[in-house]
Amino acid sequence: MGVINVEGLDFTVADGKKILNKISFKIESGEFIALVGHNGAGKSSLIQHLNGLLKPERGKVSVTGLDPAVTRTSMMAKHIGFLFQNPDHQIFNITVIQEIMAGPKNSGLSPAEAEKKAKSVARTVGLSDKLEENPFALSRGDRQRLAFASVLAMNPEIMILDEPTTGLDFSESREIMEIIDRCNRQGTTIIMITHDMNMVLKYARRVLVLKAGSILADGPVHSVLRNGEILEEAGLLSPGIFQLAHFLKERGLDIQGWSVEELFEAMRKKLGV
Ligand SMILES: Nc1ncnc2c1ncn2[C@@H]1O[C@H](COP(=O)(O)OP(=O)(O)OP(=O)(O)O)[C@@H](O)[C@H]1O
Repeated sequence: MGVINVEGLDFTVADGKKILNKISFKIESGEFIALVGHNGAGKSSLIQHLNGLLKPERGKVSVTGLDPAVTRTSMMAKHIGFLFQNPDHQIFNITVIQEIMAGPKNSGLSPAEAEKKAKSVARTVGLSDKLEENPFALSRGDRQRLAFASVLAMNPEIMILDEPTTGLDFSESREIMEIIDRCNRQGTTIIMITHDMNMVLKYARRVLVLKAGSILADGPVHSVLRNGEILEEAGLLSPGIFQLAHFLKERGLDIQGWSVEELFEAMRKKLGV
């Protein structure tokens, strides 16, 4: 039994449109999964079934052995942390510190313990100097960090991140991704929705590709992203390294399995620089 099990999940909206169609997969504890697909493929609808925001019309969902459709939100929040696409949908308090403390306090920590936890998480995400600020006076990037800090403060076993680097610049994105990566190395299961195939390649180990509400591919990142046909069918761009590999292979140089550093070294030698 995985930490997340989804079996035969269907979801149809009021006008009869089928949004999810017989979705089944199992996720083991500690995996780092990228959930990818074209706009409207059903990614958000799928993850909303994992925290009980949506209830299965048909099929079964279990998360850490719990059925999200009938489990209290506060109980689910002890196991699973959500970062929504728009941080403003999950910010409710009037100062940064209160916002980060809210989850730990609700889960039973004393105010002093919750404050200590919040300060430590604020340091991790780089918000230590903004603890007394009003969240809505922060930049978009800082609001994203704040929403992420509130997730981190709960130490969830599973984190579901809907485009976690939206609105962040390159270095802010990298900082957040490094924190997510560290959490995963410490055992947190990660499911990350993203449109950025380079990010998938760099951080995830397994990728689920959704197309029009069905799973088009589910497998190790390298084998799925190397498959140009699947990516094309899903309306996704393969990361540059695979496009380059394809280009070079057609010209007689097979770089399959090489790291960027190995490729760089080979090019350096070839060019004599
Ligand atoms: N409650 C609803 N009523 C009607 N249509 C809906 C509802 N919820 C989702 N949809 C439609 O279902 C489809 C899938 O939406 P969903 O947000 O799950 O896709 P997505 O893959 O997350 O897209 P994006 O990458 O744009 O966030 C879309 O066409 C959306 O308009």
